Amino acid sequence: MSTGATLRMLDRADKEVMKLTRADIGAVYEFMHKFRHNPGNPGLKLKPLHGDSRLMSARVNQDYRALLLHIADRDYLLVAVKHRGEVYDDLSRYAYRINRVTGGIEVVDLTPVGDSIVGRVVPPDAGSTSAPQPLFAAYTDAQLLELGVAEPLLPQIRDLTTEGELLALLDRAPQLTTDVLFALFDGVPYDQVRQQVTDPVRADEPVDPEDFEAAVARPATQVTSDDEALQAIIGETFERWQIFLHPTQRKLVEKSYNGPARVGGGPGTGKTIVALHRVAHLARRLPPGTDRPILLTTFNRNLAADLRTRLLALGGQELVARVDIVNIDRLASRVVTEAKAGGSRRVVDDNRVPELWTEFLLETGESGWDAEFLAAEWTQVILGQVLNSRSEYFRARRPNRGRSLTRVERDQVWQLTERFTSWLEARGVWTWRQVAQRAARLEMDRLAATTESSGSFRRPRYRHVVVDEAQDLSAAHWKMLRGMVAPGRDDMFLTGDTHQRIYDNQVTLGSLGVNIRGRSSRLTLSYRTTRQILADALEIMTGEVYDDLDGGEEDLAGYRSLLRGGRPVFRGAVSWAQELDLVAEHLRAWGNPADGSVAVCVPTRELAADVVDRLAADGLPAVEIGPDGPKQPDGVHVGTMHRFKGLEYQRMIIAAVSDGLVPRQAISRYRNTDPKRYQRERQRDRSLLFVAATRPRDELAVFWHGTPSPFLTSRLVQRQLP
Ligand SMILES: Nc1ncnc2c1ncn2[C@@H]1O[C@H](COP(=O)(O)OP(=O)(O)OP(=O)(O)O)[C@@H](O)[C@H]1O
Repeated sequence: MSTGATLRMLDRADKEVMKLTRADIGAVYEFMHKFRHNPGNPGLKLKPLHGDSRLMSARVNQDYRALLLHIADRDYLLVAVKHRGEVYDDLSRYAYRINRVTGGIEVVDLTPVGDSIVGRVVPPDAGSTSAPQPLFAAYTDAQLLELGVAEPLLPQIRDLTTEGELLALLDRAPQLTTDVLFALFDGVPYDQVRQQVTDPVRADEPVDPEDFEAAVARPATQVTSDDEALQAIIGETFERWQIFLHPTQRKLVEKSYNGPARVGGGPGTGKTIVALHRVAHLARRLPPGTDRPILLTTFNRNLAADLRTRLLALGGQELVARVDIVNIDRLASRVVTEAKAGGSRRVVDDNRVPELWTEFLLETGESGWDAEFLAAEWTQVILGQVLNSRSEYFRARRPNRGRSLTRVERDQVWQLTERFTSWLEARGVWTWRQVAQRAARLEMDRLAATTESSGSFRRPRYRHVVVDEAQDLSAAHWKMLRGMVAPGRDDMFLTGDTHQRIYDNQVTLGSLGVNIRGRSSRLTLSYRTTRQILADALEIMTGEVYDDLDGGEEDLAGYRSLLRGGRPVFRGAVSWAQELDLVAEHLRAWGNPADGSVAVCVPTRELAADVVDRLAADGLPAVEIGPDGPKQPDGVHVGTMHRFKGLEYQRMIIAAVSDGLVPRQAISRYRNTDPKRYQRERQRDRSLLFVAATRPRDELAVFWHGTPSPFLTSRLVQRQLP
């Protein structure tokens, strides 16, 4: 008979372990190893804590004791590592329960030594005469419990009167209690808290409060069981996201979906983390092999490179070897090259399309049409909807195009675009959108061949497709992806946030064969930015309406953070030169850190070059952020707003947030000629600013010269220092 045991670690325990000295951390690892081998080893001194049969203590070393919860026969959960004195002092301080809402195990230390708020006398605020109001007096115990608050903490919650006390309590409260209390404290209405915070982590089945075996397996019990993860924790070679998912995240990762599923959510809520864990989850279910049945794709090259690095950190080479990680345009170009469908054409940037149309019209002497109009019609309608024939174009809807076209006009436009594409071909070039459209057609044909003739050697390319930054993919990209995986269970998993769409690709997924209806969820807790930064970033979005990738609307309701920091700084200058002084001054005040933790973001390349020059003049090493990310890890990173997608900094300055630059002056020409386009372009610029503002973790400064950008509300502008 085996003498071994299962020993998992509760997420809160690792935080305590990390506070120990290196030698003691090593002892914890040793202990876990020994315990798993044989919990009956007399040296471990495993014994029930007085008065409770499930809670047990065991000896880690001379000074420390492990607190364990006995789940079942040979199954244990490490819930804390404490100094030996603490463990036996007052046994009534430990409470454990299965949360009736989430079904997860919660262990609460009601009176941590040195950090106790129980019985602490809170001095009244100086000058205040009335007794402080309890923070949660408006809610009954039953209401709080219904939201999932940990029952043993209720008496302490009732005593809270200040934010400081709340923070001290939440530091060691279970995750859902923290999430709920913070949301209520922030003034989120009760019903919304239930919908946005509690419902996503509610157990799928009725909870048996005595069934600890079922409870330990639920996503709400944040544990790790695997040895490598433990070793990584002990060796400090890991980041928390690799091991402990938020219960909402874990639920989305592990769920089986009967078709394409989408996870949305504001910046920093862990969408990429969820996408990576989803890949690992799918890979674990694959039969062994050396092929790459999972595609992990995203919008651009540096994001794809980042996904590779993070997936490697998560699952090592073995996992990466089963996953094809590639950015979407490169994938399209691979498909086209493989089919030898591109010849030797060179790909040109889509930004150049209006200029190419102008040249084409000049060369061919066509004067009846405006180059700008044709460029937009070709890009947005013909390539945008992957229209392959004249008749398809005749039937196509042209939403957001401003002006309607007669049948005769459509015929003319179609003929012109055919001539234009031949003209491009003759010059040996085509655009990325054309490549995507060609790839989409090839893949759709391929899928049709797969399904029509059974026994055909053509199999779908992938078993699973996982897409990050889904908001930026075009219709052609989606059609290509749809063709790459057979429709069915867990076929496609998409993560993305339409508030962060920074390319002009608005789609309705349902019309492209990617049906996410009923399989769409949202993450709302930011792990990146402080509450202060998040509140100001949200203010930038005021008044704008965003889509949900499927024809409906989406908002950022419930988007929140548990991190705290200083309020962002807003300051104006009279000129760009003076604003550069402000930038230099601010960096100096931050101690001129040149370790890659600070970045300066501006709207244009010219302005970025000015910042680089200015920093160089001050002797600060400035590092430009190129298409593949920062060219070096250290220095002060400087780049345009587009470059900041997917990046993260400790502190950031966003400069030149001036009227005429944010949004770009160039779009004002559409205001009267094409109001819908104007609206779209303006929204895109607002999203760019939002993306930039949500990159820093701790501190944000926003500067402008002249008139501030209209996206900065008067409340933000008025916050500037005298
Ligand atoms: N469960 C977790 N535990 C610890 N850290 C986490 C967790 N989930 C996310 N994070 C951290 O939060 C930050 C943001 O995560 P991620 O990049 O996945 O967010 P995102 O929603 O994709 O953001 P964006 O939309 O801005 O690209 C990262 O630093 C990540 O490590």
